[in-house]
Amino acid sequence: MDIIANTLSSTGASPAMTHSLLEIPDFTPQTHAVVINIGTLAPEWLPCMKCAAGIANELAKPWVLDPAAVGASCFRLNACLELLALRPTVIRGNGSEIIALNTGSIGSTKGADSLHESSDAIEAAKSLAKSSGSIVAISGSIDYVTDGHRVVGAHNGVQMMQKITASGCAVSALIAAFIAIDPAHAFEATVSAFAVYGLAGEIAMGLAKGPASLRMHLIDSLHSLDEDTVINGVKITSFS
Ligand SMILES: Nc1ncnc2c1ncn2[C@@H]1O[C@H](COP(=O)(O)OP(=O)(O)O)[C@@H](O)[C@H]1O
Ligand SMILES: Cc1ncsc1CCOP(=O)(O)O
Ligand SMILES: [Mg+2]
Repeated sequence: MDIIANTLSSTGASPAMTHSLLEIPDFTPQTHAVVINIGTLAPEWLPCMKCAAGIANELAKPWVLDPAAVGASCFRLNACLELLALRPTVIRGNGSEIIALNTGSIGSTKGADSLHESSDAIEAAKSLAKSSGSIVAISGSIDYVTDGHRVVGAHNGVQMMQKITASGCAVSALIAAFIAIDPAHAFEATVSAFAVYGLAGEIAMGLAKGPASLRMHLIDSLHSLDEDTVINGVKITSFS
């Protein structure tokens, strides 16, 4: 929650974290986008998540599903399948998470970390996008975004970002913030969020001594990015 909220604040968005069923009906209408992240899922949280997704859908607000560690337990997998039925705008996971969600089976993961390269999950992502109607975003050395037909890659980022716990969760939230700015172009916003986040990571890596200082400099560099740096620094290619 810390890195997610600070990633959003430093970029200019305004985060609000909540998981109480008592307040989700009040909170959700105030948002421009919702992120549902199962990172620390407990049984009593699932109805809250479904409530938030349902309200977001009723109000035509975009929402992003982060299926953190979905391949690690049946509980997580079944929860994600219920959330998938509510049709997230975007699903963002690492390679193993996207493969687990597409096959509907657990086991092929290293807990919250990926056993797969992002490229290993492209076909699974296309299939998941077609079956769910969601945009599917795979993080990794290259971040891929697909709607089941188009595949676009963002090449920014540094390997050490994997060593910051919840850096993936943070980019899921950044995707939601970018979509909030331009909901009619959710696909492009997703690619842009990946590229901008990776670019901030590259700049931060120039100042960092390891994962802890990378985390700090990543938040600082998100805050100080300007338009010229972004336009000159993002590396985006189309694969189809
Ligand atoms: N090998 C890599 N090279 C460059 N960037 C990476 C690499 N692996 C992950 N990243 C970046 O780290 C962030 C978190 O991705 P990832 O580690 O795949 O997520 P998760 O934490 O959900 O497993 C993303 O922005 C991604 O682009
Ligand atoms: C450590 C941990 N345990 C369950 S979820 C999680 C963090 C997942 O965050 P990310 O996938 O962004 O590293
Ligand atoms: Mg991680």
